[in-house]
Amino acid sequence: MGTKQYKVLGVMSGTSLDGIDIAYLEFEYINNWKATILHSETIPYTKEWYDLLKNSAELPLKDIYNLDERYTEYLAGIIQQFIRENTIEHLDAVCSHGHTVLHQPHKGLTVQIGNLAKLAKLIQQKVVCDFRVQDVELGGQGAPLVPIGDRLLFGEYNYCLNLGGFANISKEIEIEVGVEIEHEIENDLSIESRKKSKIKRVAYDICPMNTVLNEYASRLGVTFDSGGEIARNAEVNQELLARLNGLNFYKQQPPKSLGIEWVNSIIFPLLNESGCTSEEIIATFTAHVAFQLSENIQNNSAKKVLVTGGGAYNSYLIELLQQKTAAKIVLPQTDLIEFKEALIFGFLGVLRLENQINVLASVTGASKNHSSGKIYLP
Ligand SMILES: Nc1ncnc2c1ncn2[C@@H]1O[C@H](COP(=O)(O)OP(=O)(O)OP(=O)(O)O)[C@@H](O)[C@H]1O
Ligand SMILES: CC(=O)N[C@H]1[C@@H]2OC[C@@H](O2)[C@@H](O)[C@@H]1O[C@H](C)C(=O)O
Repeated sequence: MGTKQYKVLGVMSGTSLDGIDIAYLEFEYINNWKATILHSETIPYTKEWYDLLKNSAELPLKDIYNLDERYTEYLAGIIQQFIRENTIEHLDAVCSHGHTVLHQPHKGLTVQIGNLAKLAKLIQQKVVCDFRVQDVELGGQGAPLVPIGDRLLFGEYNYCLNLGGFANISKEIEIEVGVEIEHEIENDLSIESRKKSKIKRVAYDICPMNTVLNEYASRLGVTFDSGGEIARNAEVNQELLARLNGLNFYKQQPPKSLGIEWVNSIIFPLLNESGCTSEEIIATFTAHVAFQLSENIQNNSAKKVLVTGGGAYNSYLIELLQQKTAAKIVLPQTDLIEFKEALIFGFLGVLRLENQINVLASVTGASKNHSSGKIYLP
């Protein structure tokens, strides 16, 4: 591949419904891909859109189609405003994730709204979108899609941690593969089985994080434990900590993922029945997260860990983690902490335009690696 340069918008709406993340991005390929965030902004959802999206999974299919039309128009307006306000003139494409309304890969279903062909017409730009559907058609989970970006853009890091509602990790591991080698020695054809290793990227949820911390913070009248100061100033309950760390999920091998259902049925009852104060629960759960993160990172000073997501601002958690591992914990600039996912969806779009692989079967479970996403012209 020769030198390439793209300027695109990466547009992402995550599960927390805090808003639409938009980033104006430059991607350059010389010998490797390199990404730069030129402008970025989160446009918060209005109360009306927050409520509509929060309840959208319950809607009958026909109402979801209706919502899709409206959301596509709404997204078009937001994108146009971002282009105008940042006086963006050069744009190769708008690469948009849309918002996940239904995700039932076991039934062959994943629905992201905001990805209709009319988005391209409304904003008069080339659009690349609908990145998850093809993966589900190929038998994959349609998620996570971010790891290809971790590999190609952040390959200098041995581990990428995203600390959002849940803490997840993406890393490369060496796996042993047996190979059969045929060789002929003096007409004696023998087959030898030798051990050979292969590098494979894996990505999985480590443990719940802000879904839990925010709940107990809210009982203390704040939205989150800013900087981890509540945890820093409260006692860890060792018995509760041991029970959390002893949960079965932590013994399972990846691929594995967590949902809010597990938090509601396992974590909250355990915490609520512990007899601890909210402050103690926050301190104990923060210690639990730090321990689980460290368990998934090699204790080796040559390793580098990139930490993004809002939990990267929990300085106390980061301190605890750094005490538990010799690996170098790296907090990037705030635009990367907050817009890494939007950046990577921009990158998925660029790879799609190049017809390059942008989904890894090793993480989604699809039958093969593939280049996913629909391209719509204005
Ligand atoms: N200064 C801070 N100190 C501690 N925690 C913070 C701080 N700022 C943000 N957070 C935490 O980060 C959360 C937001 O993070 P982020 O936007 O990555 O989450 P998310 O979008 O819900 O995650 P995802 O959809 O990736 O699971 C907040 O709800 C809060 O718990
Ligand atoms: C179906 C869907 O929208 N999944 C999201 C969601 O939000 C976090 C987690 O669940 C992750 O699997 C995924 O997004 C990230 C960005 C991904 O695909 O890598």
